[in-house]
Amino acid sequence: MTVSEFASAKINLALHVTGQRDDGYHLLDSLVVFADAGDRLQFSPAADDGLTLSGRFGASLPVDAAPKGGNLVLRARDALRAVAIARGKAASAVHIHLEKNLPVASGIGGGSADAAAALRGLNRLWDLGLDAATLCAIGLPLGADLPMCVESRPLVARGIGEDLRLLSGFPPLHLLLVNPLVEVSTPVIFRNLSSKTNPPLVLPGEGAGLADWIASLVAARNDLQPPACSIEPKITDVLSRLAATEALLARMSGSGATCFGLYRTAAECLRAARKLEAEHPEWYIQPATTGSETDDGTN
Ligand SMILES: C[C@](O)(CO)[C@H](O)COP(=O)(O)OP(=O)(O)OC[C@H]1O[C@@H](n2ccc(N)nc2=O)[C@H](O)[C@@H]1O
Ligand SMILES: Nc1ncnc2c1ncn2[C@@H]1O[C@H](COP(=O)(O)OP(=O)(O)OP(=O)(O)O)[C@@H](O)[C@H]1O
Repeated sequence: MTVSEFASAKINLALHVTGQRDDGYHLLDSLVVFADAGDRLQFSPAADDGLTLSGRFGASLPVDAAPKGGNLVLRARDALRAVAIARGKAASAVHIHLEKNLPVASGIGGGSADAAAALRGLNRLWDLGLDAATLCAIGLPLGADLPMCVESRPLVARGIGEDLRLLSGFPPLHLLLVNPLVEVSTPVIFRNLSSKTNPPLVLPGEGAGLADWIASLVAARNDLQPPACSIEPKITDVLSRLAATEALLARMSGSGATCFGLYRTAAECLRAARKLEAEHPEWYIQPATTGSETDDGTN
């Protein structure tokens, strides 16, 4: 039996940094959605463990499970296997194939999404029956974005990213993802914040429609955007090119460098993609639609 999982790109539509813990991690208030653009993983029983890579960004990734710098997919496999064995379950050898379509270290959680997909996929392959909350707890030590990527549907993330509130009825969105193919270091961006105690998000209440969500998004921010733009001027260039399209909003996701434009229609989003592709054919330029709360993050 081969199990497949889709690792959706994570997009922080807004990200406010509201404080800092004693261990240095920052407290966030972030509205997060997941796109139909992402990586694909396959898990097949095998004589020995293994990982193979393909896709536009596959060649740049490690294939070992070292605690620092190793592939997050293998670190997730090992973390889940330890839990399985502790519960008396077999967690037999598995070959994993990762089709890496998302740019690396790019603010759209590629590594976290892959690791979360590994937790979901191996939970199925090994027939462990663990619920999402348990998978989130296993994933958190691998990265603050892991729990939200396990859920992979519209949500608000607080704490350091582990305190999740799922949003029912969140409207699907047309987004254009644009990355100028520069890697940005998440800790460096956090270190360069000018303020660590910013006001929280103001979100519309129950039953809000698309117009209400867009109004509150326009009024919100990504607090990591100013330090990221100072460190990597190409992000400012991407944002001004997106703002020159029909976008209702142009903003950076996570710690960058991927930015997104938000459009009324798929046609407007595609027009913007064609325009930016003509200007910068070498960039990562990906039209995407975000799912609703009923999607299960797999396909
Ligand atoms: C920027 C976001 O992508 C927003 O969703 C996340 O907060 C980052 O999540 P991530 O990449 O999974 O982050 P981790 O791998 O856990 O942390 C990398 C580094 O980022 C900083 N970090 C991360 C998350 C957080 N809430 N506060 C932090 O200060 C810490 O210096 C940490 O050592
Ligand atoms: N499967 C993987 N995919 C992507 N990056 C990986 C993977 N495994 C390990 N890494 C490493 O993890 C680091 C962060 O990658 P990732 O793509 O998750 O960052 P990001 O997009 O900035 O995420 P975030 O939005 O969580 O900040 C990179 O330095 C990369 O080498």
